[in-house]
Amino acid sequence: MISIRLKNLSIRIKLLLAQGLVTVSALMVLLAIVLGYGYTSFRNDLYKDLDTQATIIERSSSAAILFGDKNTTNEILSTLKLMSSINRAYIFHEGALLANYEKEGIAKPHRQLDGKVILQALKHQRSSFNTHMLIKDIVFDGRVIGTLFIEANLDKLNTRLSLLILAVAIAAMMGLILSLLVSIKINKFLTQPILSLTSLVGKVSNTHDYSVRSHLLTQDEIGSLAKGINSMLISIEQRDEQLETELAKQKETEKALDRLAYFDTITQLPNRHFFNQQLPKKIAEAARFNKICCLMFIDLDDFKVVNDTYGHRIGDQLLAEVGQRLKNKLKSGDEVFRIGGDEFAILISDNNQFSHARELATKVIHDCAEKFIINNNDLYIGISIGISGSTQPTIQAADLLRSADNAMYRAKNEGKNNFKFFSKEIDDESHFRHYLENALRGALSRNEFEVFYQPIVNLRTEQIVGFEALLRWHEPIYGDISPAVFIPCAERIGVILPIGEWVLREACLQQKQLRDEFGFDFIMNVNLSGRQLREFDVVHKILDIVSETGINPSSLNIELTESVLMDNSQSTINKFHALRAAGVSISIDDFGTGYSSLSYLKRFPINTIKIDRSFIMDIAHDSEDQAITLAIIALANTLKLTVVAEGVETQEQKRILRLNNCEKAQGYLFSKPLPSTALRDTIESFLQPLYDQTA
Ligand SMILES: Nc1nc2c(ncn2[C@@H]2O[C@@H]3COP(=O)(O)O[C@H]4[C@@H](O)[C@H](n5cnc6c(=O)[nH]c(N)nc65)O[C@@H]4COP(=O)(O)O[C@H]3[C@H]2O)c(=O)[nH]1
Repeated sequence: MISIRLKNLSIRIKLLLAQGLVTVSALMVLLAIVLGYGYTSFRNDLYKDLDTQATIIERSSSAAILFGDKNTTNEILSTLKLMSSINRAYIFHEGALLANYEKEGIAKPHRQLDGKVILQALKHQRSSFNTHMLIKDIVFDGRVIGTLFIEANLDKLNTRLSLLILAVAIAAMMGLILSLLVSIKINKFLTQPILSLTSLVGKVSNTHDYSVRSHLLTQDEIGSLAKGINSMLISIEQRDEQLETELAKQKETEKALDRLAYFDTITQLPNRHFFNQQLPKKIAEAARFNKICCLMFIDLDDFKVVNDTYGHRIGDQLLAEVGQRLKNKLKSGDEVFRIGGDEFAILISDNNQFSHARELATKVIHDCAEKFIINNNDLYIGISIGISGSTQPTIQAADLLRSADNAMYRAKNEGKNNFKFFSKEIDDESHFRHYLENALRGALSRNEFEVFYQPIVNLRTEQIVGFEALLRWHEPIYGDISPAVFIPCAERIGVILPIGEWVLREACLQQKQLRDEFGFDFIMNVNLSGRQLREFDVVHKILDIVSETGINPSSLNIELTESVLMDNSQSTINKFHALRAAGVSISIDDFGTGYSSLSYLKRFPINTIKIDRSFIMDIAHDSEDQAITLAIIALANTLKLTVVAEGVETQEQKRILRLNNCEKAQGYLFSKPLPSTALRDTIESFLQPLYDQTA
């Protein structure tokens, strides 16, 4: 307990106690030595005086003793009264008390007692604290003639000793006080640096301020300790700075990662990940305030064309600019996200029957229709928007998104660059689309497809020179569905690959059959979708079917739309060359409707241009359509390409085309697409005039 208390005392008190203890111990030893010495020296003086006195009495009394002279010996003894320290003295001669001296106030021995008895009793008396006994034989001429007994008191010795103790005690007290004062000074001097270091360390631990330093510059151990603490503080400060820098770096990295995780690097807009988190929150928030949570799904129209024509870098810049234009039109509380390649979404809270959504959609469509200037290129882009909304907290984010997506799909189908609100009709349409997608997956195995063939006629001879294979789907519930509806659907879900392969095989088999029947190599035109063309082994597949069915490769013509040619990658060009090298010819379908770039006519090894029906339709009444058609025919003739006019329905259209050197035509004027069973008769009917002429 005490040791714990001692341990907890301050170093200054501990030092003071230690020094006090040492001082007191030293003083005690000194006191003991001084007192011991004083006592011994005082006693020796007393004993010496007593011995001298005894010797004087011995010498002066020996004659009187020999003669038994009591009076003289008593007189001699009575001289002792001058010495206050002698209590009594006795001289014995031959066993009898001869003379005696007692100081006043001291008890006298019994006179009647025998001298021998008294002597014996005196001999047995011991010196005490207050008295000292001296017994001395009185010798004369070498013979003991008597005995001298002196009893002295030690009063004088005790008085001197007391005085000495007092003096030494005072000196010791003064020494102690002096030593205390000096100790305090020394302690202060010694402990001050330690205390200042302690307070420094305390300050650092309380404030965590590692910039403070000790200014102790002594060369002793405390100076070394101060230096050690200073260098420790410097290390901590440096480590702190390092840690702070690392922490700042780490925060920066976290921020950057956060940005990467939640923001799109191209547009700097929040990305799909962020959108997926925000949408459910916005739904709940809108429901809480009885507002409509409104979602706009935005898709750029034909963005792929920009990418393919100008490259991805310009495509990316266009996306960034579109993102900026969308952002500029937002009201506070609206948020725009880039949720896919060319897809954006805007989340808005609309409490007024979608009025804000309608206004915003109109504005952004108008704004994005303005020219974009990117790297000195003038670019134009349309946007199609689907809008969905709900006040229900229970609506699933995925459902709201799907609805907006379906509305956008509808906006695209209705001519692009506009917006559509999700509706019951769109919902039905999307259900129908999903139904079709599911039904399409099994249609081939259920034999629901049939290939129809539309004759292609030589306008000069008016004879069938070929056919275009056109797919028909006899869907059990909805009946015949237009390829314009189900082909894009089949492309989207990927089943176009087996279906396209099947059509090609059917068409080739049909070609072979007609050749065998009529001894004429009709050209069989087969449509190939962009999705099929992107397959790396498409050329092998086509040529395999050609050799497998045994047709002449030159009787096969692959029809591709202009948009397919936008992918002018080397691998696509190589595929074209491989087909041409094998003897297969290639047509550009719907020429004039896509992004006609005449440069691809030079780049791709094309044989035939098919003028789109939309130009032929009004060729007889619309001078512009006629001018375009005639220009295409002239161009094809100059480039030594075969030209086929599509959708010829009237004699007048036929006349104009023939007059302007259009080589071939196809259309209802000649024949609708026919099932294979009707081909024989149709061919025969075209041949009939020839038979008639030769008949
Ligand atoms: N109003 C009118 N229409 C005429 C006339 N002459 C022909 N047509 C129609 O025009 C379309 C011509 O085919 P397309 O431009 O290649 O356009 C085709 C083609 O792009 C695509 N398609 C059809 N079969 C296949 C196929 O097997 N594979 C691929 N990838 N696409 C196909 O579906 C499109 C539509 O095919 P269909 O509905 O069969 O429609 C056919 C045909 O029935 C006419 O005088 N007047």
